[in-house]
Amino acid sequence: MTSSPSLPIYLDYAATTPVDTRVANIMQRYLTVDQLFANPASRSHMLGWQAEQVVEQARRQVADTVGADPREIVWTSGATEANNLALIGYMRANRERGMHLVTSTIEHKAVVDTAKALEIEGFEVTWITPGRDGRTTPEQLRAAMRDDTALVSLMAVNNELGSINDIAALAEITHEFGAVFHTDAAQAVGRIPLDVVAQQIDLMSLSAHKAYGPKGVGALYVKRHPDIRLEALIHGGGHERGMRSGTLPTHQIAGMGEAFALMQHHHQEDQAHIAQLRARFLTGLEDVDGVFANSPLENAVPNILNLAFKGVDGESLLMALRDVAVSTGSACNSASVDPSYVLLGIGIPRALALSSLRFSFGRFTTDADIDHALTLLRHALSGLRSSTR
Ligand SMILES: Cc1ncc(COP(=O)(O)O)c(C=O)c1O
Repeated sequence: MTSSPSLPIYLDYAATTPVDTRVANIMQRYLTVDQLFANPASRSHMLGWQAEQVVEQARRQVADTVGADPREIVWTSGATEANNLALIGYMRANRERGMHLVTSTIEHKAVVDTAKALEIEGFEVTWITPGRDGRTTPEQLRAAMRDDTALVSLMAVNNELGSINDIAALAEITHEFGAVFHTDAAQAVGRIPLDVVAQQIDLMSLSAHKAYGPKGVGALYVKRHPDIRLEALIHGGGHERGMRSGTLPTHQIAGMGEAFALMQHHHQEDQAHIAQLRARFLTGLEDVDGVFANSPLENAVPNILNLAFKGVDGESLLMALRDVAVSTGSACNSASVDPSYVLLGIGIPRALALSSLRFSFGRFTTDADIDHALTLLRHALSGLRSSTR
C-alpha cells in the first residue's frame, strides 16, 4: 500500500528545489563557534586557510560539473547576479569591440531586464523571437549577428517551458562573428550535459538552488582567455580576482559544491525517474478535454511541463488547486493579470496563455504525488468547467 502524500504536493521544482539533506549536513559544518566559521579571506591564521580550502574544494566540484578549470569559477549570490555580471560586466569592459548584444525575448527576467538596462545605457540589443518549440535556431542567430556584436546571451534550458537550446551550435555561430557567448544555465545543471570546452561556452551563469543546493549562492563561469574581460559590478575587497568583492559565504559555497557533485552523480537516475513521472502525469490527463502542452515534449527537459487548460482561468485553477504547489508564469499587479511573456513570446494566444500552469517535478517527487495531484487537478477542472457552463 502506498501512503498518501503530504499536502500540499510540491510540483514547483523549477522555482526552487529543497536542499538535499546531504548538502544541508555539509553546510552545517561552517557556521557556529565550534566549527569552521572563519573568513576564507583571513590570511593571518589557520582557521582562515582551512575555510579557504573548503571554498576551493567547492570551486573544484562546480568546475568539474561543467568541465571548467576551477580558476574559471567566480562565486556570486545566484544566477541573477551572474547574468548581470556577464552582460553588464562584459559589455562595459569591451565597448571598443562593439556596442551590440543579441539575446532572446524568452530569457529569464534576469537577462531580459539586464539587456533593457544596457539599452538605456546606450548599447543596442537585437531580440530574437524563438519558435513555438522555445528554441532559437542557428539561422535566427546568424541573421541577428552584426560586425559590432560583442556578446550573445541565449539560455541553455528555458525555465517556463523546459526547451533546450543547441548551445554548441549557437556558440559556434557567435564565434564565427568574433563575439563572445554567454548562456544562462540555471535550469540546465544535472538536466542536460554541460561541457564548457566541447560546447565552446565563454560565460555561463549557475545557481545552487535549482540543483538541491541553498538559495543565495551561484557562480559565473568565466573562460580564461585574454579576450574575456569583465568590469566588476560590486567593488570592495577585491575578492574573486577583483570580479566580485564581498566575503565568501563558506557554508553556501560548500553547499553548492556538494549539490553540484550530487547532481552529476545522480544525473541519469534523476532524469529517468522524472521522465517516467512526466509520462505518468500526461497519461493521467489523456482523457481530459482541452489540455494542450505548451512545453515541447522533444528537445526539452522532462522536469518542466507547461500545460494550457482551454476555457479555464489559470489563476482560478491555481486557487482551486490549493493542495498542489504549482505556478503560472503570469505577472500580477493590482489591476490585472498579464500572461507569461514567455508563452506569448513563442506565439501562444493570450487566452490560452492565461489558462496555463507550469508543473515541475524533481528528485523527491513520487508516483503517489503525481496520482494525487492528478485527482485534485481533474476535480478542480471539472468544478471550474461546470461552473462556467
Ligand atoms: C533560467 C533562470 N535564470 C536565472 C534565474 C535566477 O536565479 P537565482 O535565483 O539564482 O538568482 C532562474 C531562477 O529563477 C532561472 O530559472
